[in-house]
Amino acid sequence: MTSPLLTVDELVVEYPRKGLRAKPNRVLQGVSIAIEEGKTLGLVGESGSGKTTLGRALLGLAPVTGGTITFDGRDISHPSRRERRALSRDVQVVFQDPYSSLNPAMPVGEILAEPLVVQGIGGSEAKARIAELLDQVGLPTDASSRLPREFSGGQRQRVAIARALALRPRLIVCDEAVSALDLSTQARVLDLFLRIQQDTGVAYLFISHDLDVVRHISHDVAVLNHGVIVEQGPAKQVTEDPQDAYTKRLLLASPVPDPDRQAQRRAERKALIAETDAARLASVDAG
Ligand SMILES: Nc1ncnc2c1ncn2[C@@H]1O[C@H](COP(=O)(O)OP(=O)(O)OP(=O)(O)O)[C@@H](O)[C@H]1O
Repeated sequence: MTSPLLTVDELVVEYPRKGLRAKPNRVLQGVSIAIEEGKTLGLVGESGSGKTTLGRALLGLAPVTGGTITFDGRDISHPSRRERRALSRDVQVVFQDPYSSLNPAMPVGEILAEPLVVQGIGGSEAKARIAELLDQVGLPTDASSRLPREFSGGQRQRVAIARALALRPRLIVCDEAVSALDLSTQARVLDLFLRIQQDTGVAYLFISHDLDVVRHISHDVAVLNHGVIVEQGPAKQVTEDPQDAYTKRLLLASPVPDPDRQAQRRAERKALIAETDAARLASVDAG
């Protein structure tokens, strides 16, 4: 059996508190998860449970005080500057808010060129890669010369996804990546994430408070409560037959707790996607 792409073993993260004698704020307390190449682990939990902190730890951006993070056989728990640079190729992030995560003064082409330039890719190679990225996320080539504000929320999130894909990462941390979008846009962006995974074999840590969204996109689901994983397993099992009391509560608090209603909502999502695809094809035919 091959080892997972990412293994987090008994991870402890503590934020220091002000004052000499103050005990640090232990936000993750012995978290263990694994993500296989090309698979998605959904991470759910209430606000403040430590989801974003876990995502940041994978990027080398959280104060790790115990346990290990292994990526592709390398220990990245305490990355040096050089290791962090290498990591920034392999592990990328897409945030919730495409409005604030994209530089409003930069045309999309420059936003996409930035990670390429940092890794020494420029000129015609960068240009070709940018065109390929825009196509991959379903944006027109002329998007390059336009500013983020000229796009809708869903399109801006496509720009953020294209930027994350620029260096062909092997893992993307998606931190509430569809939460700011309305339901129909959410469905299309989720569909895009799934398609990209099929095409590129990228793995996702998909952080969301919405169990319905997580179930739709994840192979496995882990449930975080106050910095502790209380349950993890196949997405279907965790979301349909949870064993832990906290997961059961989360499911009840979820906006669509009823499995039949969830199936209906999934069907609604699918119909919306089909409708949009048909409309797109029709507009191409007409043009
Ligand atoms: N940079 C930081 N410095 C100090 N404490 C922090 C920092 N970032 C997060 N925390 C604390 O860590 C805890 C977990 O926060 P985190 O953002 O990881 O949770 P979350 O599950 O992602 O919540 P949300 O869904 O609201 O974003 C919170 O108590 C928060 O105050």
